[in-house]
Amino acid sequence: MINELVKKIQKLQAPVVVGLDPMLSYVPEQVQKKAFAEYGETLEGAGEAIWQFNKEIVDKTWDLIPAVKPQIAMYEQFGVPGVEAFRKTVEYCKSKGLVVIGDVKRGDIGSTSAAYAAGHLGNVQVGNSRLTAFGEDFATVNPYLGTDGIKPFIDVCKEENKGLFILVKTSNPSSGEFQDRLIDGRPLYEWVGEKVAQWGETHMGESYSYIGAVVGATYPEMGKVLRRVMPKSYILVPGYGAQGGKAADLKPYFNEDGLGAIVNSSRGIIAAYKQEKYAHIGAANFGDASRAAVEDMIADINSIF
Ligand SMILES: O=C(O)c1cc(=O)[nH]c(=O)n1[C@@H]1O[C@H](COP(=O)(O)O)[C@@H](O)[C@H]1O
Repeated sequence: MINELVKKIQKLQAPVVVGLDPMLSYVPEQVQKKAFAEYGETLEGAGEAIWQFNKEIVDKTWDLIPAVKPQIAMYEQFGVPGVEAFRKTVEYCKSKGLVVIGDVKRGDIGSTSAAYAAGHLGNVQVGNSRLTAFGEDFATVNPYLGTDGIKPFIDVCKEENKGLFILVKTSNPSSGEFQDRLIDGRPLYEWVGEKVAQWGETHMGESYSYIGAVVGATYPEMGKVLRRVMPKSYILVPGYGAQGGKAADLKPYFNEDGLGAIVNSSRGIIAAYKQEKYAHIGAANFGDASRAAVEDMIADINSIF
């Protein structure tokens, strides 16, 4: 999948990911009303509303972008109907040829990680049948439990040609509380980055590893160092847009070949119709506003090269 992702980024000249983080408050009233008319103001109604919202955004943007990143918490908050909306979103995006990064941030003891990996990236055996539960192409993973918590994910990735983005330096304000702690004179995120590079060597694609990293757009100085620490790992860069990350700061996340990073925007794209810049497009045409925001984001990121 990493080879396909790199090829799509090159073909579209678009190192971007659209984050599908559908809070109900972003779903325009007409979409909510229709879903509630059918299912009531219930968890089913919420699940239907976020699914229809996603579908419209994907229909309006899929030809511009290589990948999407549905964030599972935004679905899980609506219980089983929300998780069903997540599953349908993954399936629909794949049918459109999009690479799907399941932002699930999993990681546990080995046997439990193996189950997470089977559900999100692999298959499960039920009697004589081999079934796919969610079937994303990549998953985000938390490395806090160490190698035996990560290895089951890598094993499934090897079997299925899937990949990971492992949290190395996150974009949030408190990320330094633990991640920047010095250990033998070097920050923890560097130790983790080094480990990601080592894990990555065990599952290489053509030019990049299947094992990538997450490094927030809000810490460009650290991004620069981490780029060197993990030269063969793709970096998923969240924090652009709504969290304040700017394109001008993102060059160090890329390699000399102009590859190696993919920048995510969630709220900046899916709730574009609420921004002053795109307000003229209107809530009735929220998908068009998202498309305009994707076009602007691609131009903005490409302006750094
Ligand atoms: O793994 C992630 O995607 C992630 C890591 C990180 O360090 N920071 C971060 O914001 N994210 C996710 O990236 C998305 C950012 O959303 P926006 O700020 O709306 O663009 C959310 O889905 C976050 O969960």
